[in-house]
Amino acid sequence: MNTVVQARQLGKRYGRRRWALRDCTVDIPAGHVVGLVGPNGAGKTTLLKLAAGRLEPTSGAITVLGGPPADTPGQLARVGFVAQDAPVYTQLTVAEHLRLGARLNPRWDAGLASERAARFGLTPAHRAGRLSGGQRAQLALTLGLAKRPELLILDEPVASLDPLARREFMQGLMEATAEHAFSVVLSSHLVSDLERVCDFLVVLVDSRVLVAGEVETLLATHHRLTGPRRDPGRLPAGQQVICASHTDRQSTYVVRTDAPIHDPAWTVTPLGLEDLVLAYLDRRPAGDPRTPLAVRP
Ligand SMILES: Nc1ncnc2c1ncn2[C@@H]1O[C@H](COP(=O)(O)OP(=O)(O)OP(=O)(O)O)[C@@H](O)[C@H]1O
Repeated sequence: MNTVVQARQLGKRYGRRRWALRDCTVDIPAGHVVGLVGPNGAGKTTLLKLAAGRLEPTSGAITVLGGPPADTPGQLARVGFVAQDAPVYTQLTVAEHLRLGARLNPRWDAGLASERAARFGLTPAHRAGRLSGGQRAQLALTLGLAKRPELLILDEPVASLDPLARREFMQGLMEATAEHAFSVVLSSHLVSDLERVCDFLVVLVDSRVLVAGEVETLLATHHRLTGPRRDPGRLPAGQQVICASHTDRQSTYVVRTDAPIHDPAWTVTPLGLEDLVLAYLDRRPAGDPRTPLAVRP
């Protein structure tokens, strides 16, 4: 697999004992828009900052586009990073941001920058501090895109935006990926937004990747089974239990399987991406010895 980010037992510790990320191993493939999701404190921001070269690992290793993150000007130019909360300089105008971008980035696409600025109503003379949250996010994305990176890393870019601004942001990102071939890694808690743009999903919980795969494949292989109460030990071996809940009479399982489910006792329903993510975040497999802690490719 051609990867854009490869981490092996990657760890970041603050102080003497506070691990923000520990033993994280993940392969993020090239040519995708990758959604990185997980609960608060899972280590998403830490992983993205390590990938962007904003943090140094305490242990383990990480390579980005085949090399150490941010170790040369050439490598820096290949990776764009938009940190949380649309980081812009509040005292600088939109035009000054674009000039700064042009000066700092060897592959700067001035046409793309000014076209996007005009499209999103980013008046050149306006100071960034006076833009709306949505416009600030668009400015930060514009700076990231106009750099023309091979990999663009976005850490919760839409967290503070209203639904309309979020949709515009995601649409802008989709258009850009359709127009220029580059990889994107995007963290967000808003899975419904990710569903629109991402074709690859990574679920990170407590520094561990619980599931990683192409969205289409994940959706085709995860199912919700509802039927008369059944012990997990009586499920076929090929059905990996992701989460389970039971009442006195009924069992509901989310399972992962490559095989079709023919058991007439079950009502089988497909999962949306949000349900799939929730199943991994809410894993209560009720004593199933086949609890899926191992990541399947
Ligand atoms: N500078 C820091 N000093 C100490 N601990 C930190 C620091 N940055 C992060 N942490 C801790 O590391 C853990 C992982 O944080 P991180 O921000 O990477 O998680 P996250 O998955 O991005 O969370 P969220 O979804 O809330 O943004 C958390 O427990 C956090 O408190």
